[in-house]
Amino acid sequence: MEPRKELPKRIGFWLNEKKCKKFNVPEFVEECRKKNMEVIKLLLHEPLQPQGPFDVILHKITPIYAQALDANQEACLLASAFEQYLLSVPSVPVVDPVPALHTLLHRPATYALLHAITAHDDQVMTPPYVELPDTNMRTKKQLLAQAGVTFPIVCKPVFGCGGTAAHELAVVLSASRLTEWQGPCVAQSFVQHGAVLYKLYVLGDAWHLVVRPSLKNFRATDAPTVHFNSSKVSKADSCSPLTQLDQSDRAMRHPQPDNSVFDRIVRTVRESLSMDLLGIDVVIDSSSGQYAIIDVNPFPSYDSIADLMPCFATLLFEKIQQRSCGHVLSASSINDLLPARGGRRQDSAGIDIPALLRARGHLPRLQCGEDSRTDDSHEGNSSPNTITQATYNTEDARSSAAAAGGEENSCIQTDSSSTTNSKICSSSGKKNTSCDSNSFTDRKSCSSSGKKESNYGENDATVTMNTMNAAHEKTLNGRYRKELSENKGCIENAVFQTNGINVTLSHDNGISERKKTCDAAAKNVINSTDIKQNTNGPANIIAQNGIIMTSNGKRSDSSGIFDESQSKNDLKSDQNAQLNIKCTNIASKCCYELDEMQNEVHHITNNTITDGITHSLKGCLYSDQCEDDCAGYAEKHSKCDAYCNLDLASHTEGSCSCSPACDVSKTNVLCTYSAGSPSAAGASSSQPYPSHVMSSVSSSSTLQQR
Ligand SMILES: Nc1ncnc2c1ncn2[C@@H]1O[C@H](COP(=O)(O)OP(=O)(O)OP(=O)(O)O)[C@@H](O)[C@H]1O
Ligand SMILES: O=P(O)(O)O[C@H]1[C@H](OP(=O)(O)O)[C@@H](OP(=O)(O)O)[C@@H](O)[C@@H](O)[C@@H]1OP(=O)(O)O
Repeated sequence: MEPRKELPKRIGFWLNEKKCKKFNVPEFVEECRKKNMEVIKLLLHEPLQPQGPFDVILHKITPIYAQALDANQEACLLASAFEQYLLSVPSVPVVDPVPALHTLLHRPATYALLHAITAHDDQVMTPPYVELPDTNMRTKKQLLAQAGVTFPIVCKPVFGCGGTAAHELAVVLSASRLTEWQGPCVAQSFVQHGAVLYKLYVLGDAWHLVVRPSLKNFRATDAPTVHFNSSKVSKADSCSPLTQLDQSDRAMRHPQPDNSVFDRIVRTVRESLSMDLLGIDVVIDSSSGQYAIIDVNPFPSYDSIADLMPCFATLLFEKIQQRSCGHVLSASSINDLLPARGGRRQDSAGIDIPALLRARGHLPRLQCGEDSRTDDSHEGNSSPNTITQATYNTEDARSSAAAAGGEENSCIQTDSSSTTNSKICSSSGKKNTSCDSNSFTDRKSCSSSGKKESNYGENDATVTMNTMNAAHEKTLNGRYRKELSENKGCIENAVFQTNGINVTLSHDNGISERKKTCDAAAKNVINSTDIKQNTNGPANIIAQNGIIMTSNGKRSDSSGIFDESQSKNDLKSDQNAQLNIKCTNIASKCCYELDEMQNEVHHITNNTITDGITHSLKGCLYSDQCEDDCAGYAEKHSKCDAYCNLDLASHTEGSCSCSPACDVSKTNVLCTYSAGSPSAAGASSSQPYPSHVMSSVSSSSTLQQR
């Protein structure tokens, strides 16, 4: 007797008509058939239960979600019915789970997640962003400043999947042009990236790299807002003028892409979302070399990927084999995003993004001693700590603290899924406190003015104040676990912000008595005794508004000026620090500028760039001195305008981005511009992206098997 042939496995499948056409369904069905799998198109308008059972479900439901968010009642019902059905078949793998799609639909949630998961990675980030509701210009400007978002900005609809409207974007080049964007949006700092977009197409454990054209380098000017549809600029065949680099930018060297970083990005994003089908859009900051994740899409086009259908069939086959895993069950529903009273959903009002990210399982609570960073440098270190509490306050600039009573040592739960949050985690103290944004105070009282001092006891843990800027959290999260593992029970960090500018202070060495002083009136003056004992530890302080401290207790004067010899010592003693303080010296004066992305202040001594890196500085430490230097500098080196780009009128908003690098070594990258030979090299205007990038990526599509 012939062995009975196993019944085909059943794939429940739903894509809208448009996606079906692009996806090449017949080929997909054929590849599945070869693996004894049958593809059954789900009829969303009919009860789903009788259409089953299924062994796996493959779908892209996001267009229905987009319609539901647009107040389409039928779509709301279809989406809910689909979700209910998935909940009723928890053992069936779903590609991809809907909680992750809820996050990717919603740009603020996506960026909050990206921010949280890249916080420990110095090479990878998501650009500073903030959601701007439909409100007055003053509030918008304040929100941008608080979040550290700098012009130019890219304005993106808050909900980012589905219809054409979700892909209507704009580059707003200056605050005065903000009126040219209508309605709510997510505003994200524009990253200059040489018009090269790296698309990472993730398909299960494999990913593909595709290089695409992207927006050219925009700089802050008063020029009109540039409106564009994202689907027109970054396709393989796009030939938009917006992606043609200006003549002066063509000679600029673009950092070479590193596959290991892409691999890390894929792994991190995929794991946090528990998804198999992803498009991750990455640009490389031309100045800092950082990899900026600017967008994540569910079930992307996979354009130009060879052998796509066999890969899909294999993925689904494997999902069925691993069926015991089932899909991610979570209470997450599209209804969490729909307005309670019906109508269209255009902004995040009333949505608790951190809570939703946690509920969806994207931000699991960190366990004590566990190191969630992508590097393993502290693996195995554990801390006998217990998690205390992180408190979010997205509404105002106040922080609250939660102190877990009792334990000697504690583990800090930092949960950085919001750009506008405040949190204090205090482990073993017995007091709670709440603090104002403008002062760093003791545990007993907080005030926005006046000087407060406090002795911090041995058991103090981490204090994070008013971390309203992505950069703050990056600073903290990048270190706190290391500190936990190295610290015998005493960790102190303070991160706080005044006037949209960061101050970060951390302690690492378990010293029992420390003083911290913050005088709000004097704008974040931090007493050197605060950190005098940190000479050997990875403790750093970055202060702005006139005062800079280094980890060995040296401080600048109130204009942000270090004595020359002192600053050199400071640099030396900071060599072991995870964040280095560097000082910029122009013509024996100092101008300190903060690259908010990197939390680095760069040091140029005697007109030589000491760290060998040139950066597009995103923020500026303001002191009159600094401003004078910048102004004088711009005058003398008018060819450097592109980089000096001074906007003295609005300097208090942190928009000055004078780059002293223009002046110095004529051989460095930035000096390409000041050398007056902008056309020396670069791609021809017909090339979608610079030739150096093409040569670094041997083909437009590279399969990486993890
Ligand atoms: N922060 C940024 N800095 C520089 N360029 C950006 C930034 N954000 C977006 N862009 C440019 O705008 C394009 C579209 O942005 P984004 O991917 O966020 O839009 P989208 O509508 O979500 O796109 P998709 O069609 O991939 O879903 C990018 O491909 C890139 O060229
Ligand atoms: O249709 P296209 O080829 O443009 O594919 C785009 C896809 O549309 P589709 O769902 O109809 O495939 C988009 O989905 P929604 O955000 O609109 O849901 C999004 O994933 C884009 O990033 C894709 O473009 P890619 O960047 O991968 O080229």
